[in-house]
Order: sequence, then structure tokens, then C-alpha cells
Amino acid sequence: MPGGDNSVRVAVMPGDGIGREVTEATLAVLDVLVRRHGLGVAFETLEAGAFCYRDTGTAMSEETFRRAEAADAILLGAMGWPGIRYADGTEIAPQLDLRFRLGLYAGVRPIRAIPGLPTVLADPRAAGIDLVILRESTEGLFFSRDRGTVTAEAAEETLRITRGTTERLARFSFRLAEQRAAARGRRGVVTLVDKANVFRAFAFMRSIFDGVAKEFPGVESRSHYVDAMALDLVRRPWEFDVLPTENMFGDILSDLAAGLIGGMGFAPSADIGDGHAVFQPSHGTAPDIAGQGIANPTAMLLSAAMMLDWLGGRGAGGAWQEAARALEAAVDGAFAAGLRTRDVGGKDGTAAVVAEVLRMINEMP
Ligand SMILES: NC(=O)c1ccc[n+]([C@@H]2O[C@H](COP(=O)([O-])OP(=O)(O)OC[C@H]3O[C@@H](n4cnc5c(N)ncnc54)[C@H](O)[C@@H]3O)[C@@H](O)[C@H]2O)c1
Ligand SMILES: CC(C)[C@H](C(=O)O)[C@@H](O)C(=O)O
Ligand SMILES: [Mg+2]
Repeated sequence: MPGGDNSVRVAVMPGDGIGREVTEATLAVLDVLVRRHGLGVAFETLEAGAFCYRDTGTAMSEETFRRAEAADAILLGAMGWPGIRYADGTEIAPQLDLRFRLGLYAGVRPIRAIPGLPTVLADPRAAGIDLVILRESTEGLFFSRDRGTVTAEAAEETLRITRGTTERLARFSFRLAEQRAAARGRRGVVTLVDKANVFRAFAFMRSIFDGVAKEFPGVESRSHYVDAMALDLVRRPWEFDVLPTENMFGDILSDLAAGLIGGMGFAPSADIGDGHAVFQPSHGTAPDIAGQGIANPTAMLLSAAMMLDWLGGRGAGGAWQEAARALEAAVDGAFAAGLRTRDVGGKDGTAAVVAEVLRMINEMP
């Protein structure tokens, strides 16, 4: 827990591919922002990921894990590379180890339309998209990682839902809905996304959510089947608020929802537990555009804003939350002023985003 404005330590894991490019861009912006807001922070860069695995034989060493664990927050680019795999054939993904080992059960993935940016939906209400997919990030189907069995005839994986984690996720959902409702001046709505019509694990999950909902009478509690949610996220996404869901469902729906607001380059995320948190964009290492200077760093900038906000809420001080708001406003301001990245049909690359966001920050009173 940060003890004051001069004692915050952030472990930075750039990772692979465009993870490194958007991390460099984000650090350039943070460097100016923290000085303007008088925040004391030390960044320590740590190597982990697919190329680290290829070069050293380990995706994330124990020493690296311990240093990350000891930091107040972890800021991560993206990890993984299609051709680099563990012996079992799966891809290198030490970010999953961070989630499991640090108990980061709440995968907070906000989806907000950037004012003025066109979305793929023709309906003008799409400008009001402002929801959060709350992806449980330590169990569900991902519990099965390293546990699945494969024979010549069949492969099996196990989906696990526990009472303790589900209760924590439910409370996190309702509290988040309360905070969002207070900030927006309307009632909060939590919509659990599940498949309780077919699987006992989801009926169990739903019964736990229903129980916790009673502790939060001010928040409306609903549920929706995941297949219907895939439909409604395209058909009427502006109607949703907080969407807690199982790990794999959340992984899939968060990419789908990012597609509604311009793509992965606009989708930030935070994996939050009771004692630690990792802030990273929802996107991956984008091998198709890596090395060209055209990755959109917005998702990571917005993830960094989530980090500043979280650190402020944990005792680092209100100035951190002010810096978070300033960073979000600078991103919005840059796009409102005409910034257009490649993923939304423009010509602006990574450096142009940094320059425009910094211009906005420097113009702030
Ligand atoms: N959190 C993570 O670290 C994370 C998340 C997803 C995928 N991955 C890994 O990344 C690698 C590539 O996976 P993928 O291609 O399926 O997903 P991806 O998210 O890297 O890319 C999907 C699409 O979105 C585009 N895109 C992603 N981020 C962008 C950005 N910031 N700006 C502009 N366009 C962007 C890519 O060009 C691509 O067309 C794989 O090894 C995968 O395992 C890592
Ligand atoms: C790369 C992969 C391990 C990761 C996940 O499945 O969680 C990614 O898709 C994500 O959304 O963060
Ligand atoms: Mg994903």
C-alpha cells in the first residue's frame, strides 16, 4: 500500500510486440503527467513474456515475479507471440500467472465510446456506450490451464466456480455500479452474464449473485445468458452498465465490445485483487502491425489512468485521482481535436498520439 506521494513504486512489464511500443508511449506521457501533478513515483522495468522465454528459457523468472509482487502496482504492455510456445503447445502467457498468483479476480474492462469518434454502429445512441465488462480472472474455464488432459481420443478441461471468489466478484460488481451511478447521476445496474440455463456451475454462480444483490438494494440486479448478451452488445450496447461474467466469457465479450468503440486500441483493463493490481490494455501484441509505429496506445494510456485512480484510492492521495481524470480528459481532448489513429481510418501513429495527448496535458491549467 502506498504510504504517501513519494513512496509509490510501479513495476513496468513491456512484454512483446506492440506491448513494448505502447508501453514506451505511455511512460512518455506519464513522465510529464506525474511531474505536472507533483506525484512521486519510481518505475522499474521488468522483462517477461514470449521473447524472454525464447531468450532465457523462462517466461517470468521468480525474481521478476517477486519484484512485481513487491511493487504498489504493475503496468503491463502485452505478452505472447504466435510462434513461441510452451512444450504443451500453448502460448507463453505469464500475465495469467500474475492473475492467478496475485489473486486478481476482478478483470475490469471498461468500454466507453470516445466522444466524437465514429463507431461501427450507425445508431447515434452508440455515442453513449459506457459499460464495464467485469471478467472474473482467476477461475472459470481458465482454472483448467495446466490441468487439462489430452489423450489420442479426447481432450478435457474443467470449469470451476467457487463461492468465495464469486462473492468477492459480486461485491466488487455492486460497489462499482454504486460508484458509477454516483458519478453519472443515475441508478446502477449489474447484469450477470452466464449460461445458467444449461450448466450447474452457472446456476450456482447466479444464486450467489442473487444473495449478494440483497446487500445492495440501491443497485438493480439482472442476469442475461451469454449468447443473448453477444447479440445485445451489438444491438443495444448503450443500455448496459456493469457486466460481471465468467473468465472465458469475459475474454470473448471484451474483444467483441472493443470492436464497437474503434477496436482493441481503445480498450483498457485492470486486473484487481484485494492486495495487488495489474493495469494493461485488453489487447495483445498485434504481430500484424508490430514494429511499424502505428499501434494505438490509447488503451494503455487509459489503463494507466485506471492505475493512477486505483493508487489514489488506496492512500497515495487525491492528487493521483486528479491526474487520472486529467489523463482521460487529455485523451478525449486529443481525439475531439481531430486525432485519428489507423484503427479508426486515420493516419496518426503511436508518436502522434503521444504528441497530441501531451499537448492537451500541457495546455491544461
Ligand atoms: N493481455 C495480453 O497480453 C494479450 C491479450 C490478447 C492477446 N495476446 C497475445 O497477443 C498475440 C496476438 O494475439 P491476437 O492477434 O489474437 O490479438 P491482438 O489483440 O494482439 O490483435 C487483434 C487485432 O487488433 C489489432 N490491435 C490490437 N491492439 C491494437 C492497438 N493497440 N492498436 C491498433 N490495433 C490493435 C491487431 O492489429 C489485430 O488486428 C498472441 O500471442 C496472443 O496470445 C496477449
Ligand atoms: C493472451 C491471453 C492469455 C489473455 C487471456 O486469455 O486472458 C488475453 O486474451 C486477455 O484478454 O488478456
Ligand atoms: Mg483476450
